[in-house]
Amino acid sequence: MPTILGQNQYGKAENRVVRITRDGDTHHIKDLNVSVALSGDMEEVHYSGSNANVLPTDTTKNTVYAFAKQYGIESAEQFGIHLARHFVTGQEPIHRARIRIEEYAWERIETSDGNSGFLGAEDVKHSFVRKGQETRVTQITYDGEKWEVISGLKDLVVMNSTNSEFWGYVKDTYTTLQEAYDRILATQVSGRWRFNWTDDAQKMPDWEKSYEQVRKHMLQAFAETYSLSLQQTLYQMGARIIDNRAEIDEVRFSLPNKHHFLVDLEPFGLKNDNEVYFAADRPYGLIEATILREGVEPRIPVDMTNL
Ligand SMILES: O=c1[nH]c(=O)c2[nH]c(=O)[nH]c2[nH]1
Repeated sequence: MPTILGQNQYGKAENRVVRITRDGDTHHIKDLNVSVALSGDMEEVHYSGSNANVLPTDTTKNTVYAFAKQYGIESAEQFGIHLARHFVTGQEPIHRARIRIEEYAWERIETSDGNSGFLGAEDVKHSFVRKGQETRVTQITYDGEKWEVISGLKDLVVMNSTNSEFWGYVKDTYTTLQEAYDRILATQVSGRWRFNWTDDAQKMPDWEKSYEQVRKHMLQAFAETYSLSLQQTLYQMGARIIDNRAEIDEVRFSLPNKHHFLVDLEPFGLKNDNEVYFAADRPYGLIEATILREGVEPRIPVDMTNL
């Protein structure tokens, strides 16, 4: 039975590009997931395997990163239009380009001096929280006498576009990691905190206010810590909560290190001056620890923060 080729398209999907624009020490982030699908005179590659009309998907990926450097990302629409035009006008066999973009929005973290980044506080110009992400969680246990309340959140994504270093670590035969003196620090916070309210005779905490304040202190510690490791930042986040919230005795965090790798743009004659990053989703470093008020026994289960 004769067969013919129907609709077809190809390209690189889900190019995770993060573009930092530095306006002095105020940083701006564009975080996109860009999928390229091209179609045109592609019969031969399917029928005979001739690649003569095929612009590699790898090239479409490189173009996304190179364009992010060369032209910046004003908006997802502008960026997509620019890419689509480039593929269709630049390659004769390509007649159609479909660029799909998801954009992840980031908001500036308000710091403890009450300023948001837009108001010019020194330390918040590079600290961001991803919009509308987190899930608030709680677990209540009661045995007829004692209460245990462990609350928390998951999927709160934060980023510092500077003030993070990682160096001075152990190096063995298999170590290839380059020391970093100015890197992006990003994580998706999963945290749990245990209240010291245990019986009905005690005054109950204001649960709503507590959540809001814990979240605030945690974010401020993230933004305000000059980080030498995610471990150090994690500890500061927990300590800030315990120091500021008398109703909480124990905090546990599970923090994936969401790696952002600088894209090598040298092959295209472009210098990447800490501007264009590949946001890797896996593997990731996973940093976990409990922070306790002194004298208190740990009770938050080790694996709870991974739920
Ligand atoms: O903050 C970090 N802590 C680590 O333990 C670690 N390990 C690694 O490869 N990168 C990082 N970053």
